[in-house]
Amino acid sequence: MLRFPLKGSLMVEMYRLPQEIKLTGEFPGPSSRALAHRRSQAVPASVASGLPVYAADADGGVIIDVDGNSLADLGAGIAVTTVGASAPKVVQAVQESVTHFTHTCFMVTPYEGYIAVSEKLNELIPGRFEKRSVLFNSGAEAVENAVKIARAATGRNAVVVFDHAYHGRTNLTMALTAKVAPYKKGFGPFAPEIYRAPMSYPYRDDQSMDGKEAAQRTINMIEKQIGSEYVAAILIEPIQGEGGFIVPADGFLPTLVAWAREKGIVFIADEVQTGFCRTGKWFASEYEGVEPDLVTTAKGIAGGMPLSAVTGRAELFDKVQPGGLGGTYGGNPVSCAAALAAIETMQDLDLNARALHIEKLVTAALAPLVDELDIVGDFRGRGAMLALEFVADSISKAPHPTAAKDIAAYCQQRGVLILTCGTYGNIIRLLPPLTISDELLKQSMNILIEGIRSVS
Ligand SMILES: Cc1ncc(COP(=O)(O)O)c(CNCCCC(=O)O)c1O
Repeated sequence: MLRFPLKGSLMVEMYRLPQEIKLTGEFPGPSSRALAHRRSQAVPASVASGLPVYAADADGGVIIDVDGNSLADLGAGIAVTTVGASAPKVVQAVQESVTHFTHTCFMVTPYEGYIAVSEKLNELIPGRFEKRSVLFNSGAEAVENAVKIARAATGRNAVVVFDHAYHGRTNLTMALTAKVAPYKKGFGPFAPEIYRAPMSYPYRDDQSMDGKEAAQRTINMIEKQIGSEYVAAILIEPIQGEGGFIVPADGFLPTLVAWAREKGIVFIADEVQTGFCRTGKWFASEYEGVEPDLVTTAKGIAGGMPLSAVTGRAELFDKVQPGGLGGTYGGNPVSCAAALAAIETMQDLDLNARALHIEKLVTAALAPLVDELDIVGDFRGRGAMLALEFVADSISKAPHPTAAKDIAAYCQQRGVLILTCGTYGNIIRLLPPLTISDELLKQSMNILIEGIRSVS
């Protein structure tokens, strides 16, 4: 059994599976190919998958496919399995909970787990004010409901979102999302009263513009093209995920929050991808002391079980009529048990410190490439949410999506699962489970660097 450094360097036995890259032969192997054939007869191509292989097991930083290949997982199911895909406490909590009841519907017969998760969220999410939480199933559902709450609380309709934003695939969240393909193409018309404002994108902004000036640019657009008195909410990811791991310049978020408070606009932080230790703090809003009025969470919240939430000012929720929020499965009891266990695991293992350790290790490996290779335009991110932006050259900064795609394919063929993203598709992003071992992460970085050099 491999060991995992705990805080205070206490070593514990952490892994159920060998934390290794091992390719057993063809990739994809025969069992994956057989599944791919069955899939082609049962599932439409509109549901796409990154990997050509099928999962059989997963633990810590590895995924084992149906042909026995052991892959290093640098995607965590898109920032979900922060504690690993079969964290011991999560598995135990799910097994114990599900034997009592799978579902009663909290709107019919409530149960303690929903309250306990809400209490934990109200405690952990930044904000020196009385809070409430409502639980749902997906990130998009949480975002939809955060907008409902803001509109009900303010009596206003307009919602301001940002260039490069991603908020989901439902009708409203598609309207909130920036990138048209693959998320929005052919699915209109979209919800009205959604306005897109300029984002602080330090790598691509005028280098002389700081965060406060970028925020003023956004405020000017709101005041000139919408009118602050019509705006119910400003909705933003503290670090933009699908849009390209864009960390706004310091001062951008606090300046927007202060202005929104003055204008009675609800400030919503979408922490679906940045939450739960992913960036080295419980929530990325904390980096600049931002206390959002509402926060949406999902992904890492429950160790892989489907759960999402809206958490925020009690006074905003109190303006929504009784019965105005809900849904059949929202806050499923088994998912609530998983969430409490996942959060306990994050605390036990001090995964915020782990995320910062990962940031240090990966930065040492990848940051030098920006100066060394002309196609590596930028290295950025926080904690274990890190990215490389690829460009044709450092002068034009023309996006180079082919490089990102080819590098991800190079890594995949050598047993390392890596995700791309970005408005221009030219981003390699790193989202490893925070329980990945140093050894496996270093081995993965070496393969990634080989892949980058192979296209340079
Ligand atoms: C910030 C932020 N808000 C909201 C969402 C939506 O969360 P759901 O649980 O996928 O609905 C996301 C989901 N991001 C991954 C989407 C992957 C894909 O669908 O191709 C996010 O990152």
